[in-house]
Amino acid sequence: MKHNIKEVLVTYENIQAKVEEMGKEITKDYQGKDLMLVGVLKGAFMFLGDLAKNIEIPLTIDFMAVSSYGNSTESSGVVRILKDLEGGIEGKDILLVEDIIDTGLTLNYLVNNLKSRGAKSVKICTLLDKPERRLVNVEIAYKGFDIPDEFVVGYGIDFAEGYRNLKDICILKEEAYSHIL
Ligand SMILES: O=P(O)(O)OC[C@H]1O[C@H](OP(=O)(O)OP(=O)(O)O)[C@H](O)[C@@H]1O
Ligand code: HPA
Ligand SMILES: [Mg+2]
Repeated sequence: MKHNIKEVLVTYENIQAKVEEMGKEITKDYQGKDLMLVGVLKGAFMFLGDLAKNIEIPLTIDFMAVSSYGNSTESSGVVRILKDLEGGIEGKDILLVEDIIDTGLTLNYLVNNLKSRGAKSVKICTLLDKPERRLVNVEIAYKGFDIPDEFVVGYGIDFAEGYRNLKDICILKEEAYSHIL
């Protein structure tokens, strides 16, 4: 697995330090609110786990699974809901937790979808942002790191379902995916 990695972009230690900072900010901003973290599966599972541990107010957690990438490195632009929330979200303060924003298509769809269900507020928390690739504008309330336009894997993020278990966020060698481009 490691031989397909070009370089480590963000180390596990740097991720943890940033996640702690983000947790503190969210703790401060959501005092007295009805906070619900909505993790976007599968990529956000690891980030959500670490983030939740750093938020020191009562909250609930649910997940949605959507897919726009399939097994490709390019977004198809069509967002499909594969798993929906378990219950209603009327009056709740939703924080959408994402691993990475690339074109913005996934989160643009999800924000509009959750607002239309009567949430009191819907904000975005993302660990990574690739601003060069944006196709639709999305407002990000909490951001970990801006990253260059490179295909990354690790810390929950996959290529063709692999590499999610890497502790660091790494850049994949082009040879690892060029055969399917
Ligand atoms: O801003 P966008 O261009 O829409 O890309 C970002 C989305 O793409 C990835 O998910 P993917 O569809 O690969 O599913 P996964 O989380 O299961 O890997 C990633 O986890 C984000 O959800
Ligand atoms: O860089 C990425 N890596 C993995 N999945 C992704 N989905 C959007 N961008 C990426
Ligand atoms: Mg993926």
